Amino acid sequence: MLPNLKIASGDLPERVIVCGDPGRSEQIAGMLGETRVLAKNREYHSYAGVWNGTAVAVVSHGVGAPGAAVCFEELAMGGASSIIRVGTAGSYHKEVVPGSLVISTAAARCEGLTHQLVPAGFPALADRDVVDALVRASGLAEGTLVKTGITLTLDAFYTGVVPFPHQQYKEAGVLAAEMENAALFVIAALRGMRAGAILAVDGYADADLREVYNPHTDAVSKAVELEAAIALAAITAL
Ligand SMILES: O=P(O)(O)O[C@H]1O[C@H](CO)[C@@H](O)[C@H]1O
Ligand SMILES: O=c1cc[nH]c(=O)[nH]1
Repeated sequence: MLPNLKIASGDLPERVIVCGDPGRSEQIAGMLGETRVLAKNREYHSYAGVWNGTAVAVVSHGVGAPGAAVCFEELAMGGASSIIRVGTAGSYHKEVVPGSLVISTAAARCEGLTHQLVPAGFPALADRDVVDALVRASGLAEGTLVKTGITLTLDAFYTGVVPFPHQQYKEAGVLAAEMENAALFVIAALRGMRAGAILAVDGYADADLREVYNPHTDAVSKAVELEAAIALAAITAL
């Protein structure tokens, strides 16, 4: 049995959708056929089911790279070969409005976890086949803005007294910020898995999140439903 996920050996489909929120893993699992609970332990709520004839798992990883890394490592131990993260993110660009989708090609490693795994120069890259599959499946998103490019992974969500590096990365063309992609891409590279991520924009990363953060809007709910459908189409097309 996987010690933190508590999934029994041999029970994990090779294709896995991951997301931060256990409520979202239940929601996505509800889109599958033949859905069953694999396990629920800590923030890790895991389901299996079938999408268009292909077995898929949906697993929540919680907030932040360290806890998510435990999940990604144990998915590798359990035999996962492909992982797509279905997340939310804050946009860096006015025109990438809340409700838009971002497909991540790579993650800037502005977190601590991956620095304890690989040297600073090691890139955190999404798998090109996964990116291509997500871009193809994003044809489902008629009428919704879908951008493809680099995202940034941070540890902190709310600011302290040290400024976040948002401005530099924004000027360098990074699209959006979130908290787990770098861990996913590095661990996938180390463990021979293919990984990618699609993110629903829920606001602006460089705003004062204490004042304005609200992911509970219709625009975000619709974008999350859409990105889940895109991720399921992409992971079963690989
Ligand atoms: O919506 P999820 O997948 O949790 O992603 C984003 O939302 C959380 C912060 O609210 C962080 O986990 C961040 O990466
Ligand atoms: O990390 C995150 C996730 C969602 N929105 C943000 O602004 N930041």
